Amino acid sequence: MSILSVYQDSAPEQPLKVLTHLEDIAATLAEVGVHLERWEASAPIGAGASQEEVIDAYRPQIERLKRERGYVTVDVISLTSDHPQKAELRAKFLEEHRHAEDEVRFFVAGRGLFTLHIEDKVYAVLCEKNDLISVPAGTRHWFDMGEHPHFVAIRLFNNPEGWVAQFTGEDIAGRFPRLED
Ligand SMILES: CSCCC(=O)/C(O)=C/O
Ligand SMILES: [Fe+2]
Ligand code: NI
Repeated sequence: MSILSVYQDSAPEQPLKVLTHLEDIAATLAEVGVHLERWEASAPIGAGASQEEVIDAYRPQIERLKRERGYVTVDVISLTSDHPQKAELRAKFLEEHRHAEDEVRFFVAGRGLFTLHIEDKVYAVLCEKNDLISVPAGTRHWFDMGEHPHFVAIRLFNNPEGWVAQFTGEDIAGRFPRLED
């Protein structure tokens, strides 16, 4: 189940609200320019599917987003708890950062916690299988994959160079809840 918790940025101990219905989550995020929707695969995806097979299963939705928003590069990132660099990767994504382009992620499997820092609010979005999230360029945010990561996500980029981040140097992420697993 996807969950949105909204906080005042100075009060990580108590959310202002917690939403669990997709329509409510999507409407609240839309107010701050963040897009959330659910996709269904057009073909079954077997365990061990290749990047191409994963992308093919969502080809119509991917082509629509590329057409509508100008994304040029698509790849698949997959992380499980046997990854030898999981602690370093987790620590990197847990630092508050921005991208010069939209962050667009579709969860094919597993889950992850995106936390967005917009004006004086913090939006913690637990994304799960079938969730597409699109965070506008320049939004301060961090991501937690948990101590035992498990996710497969399609990433769409405007930038052919792929993942580039500017870290803010703020320690805010350490004060907010992490992904529980
Ligand atoms: C779910 S994709 C990995 C996280 C990522 O790319 C990012 O930029 C997090 O903020
Ligand atoms: Fe990011
Ligand atoms: Ni799974």
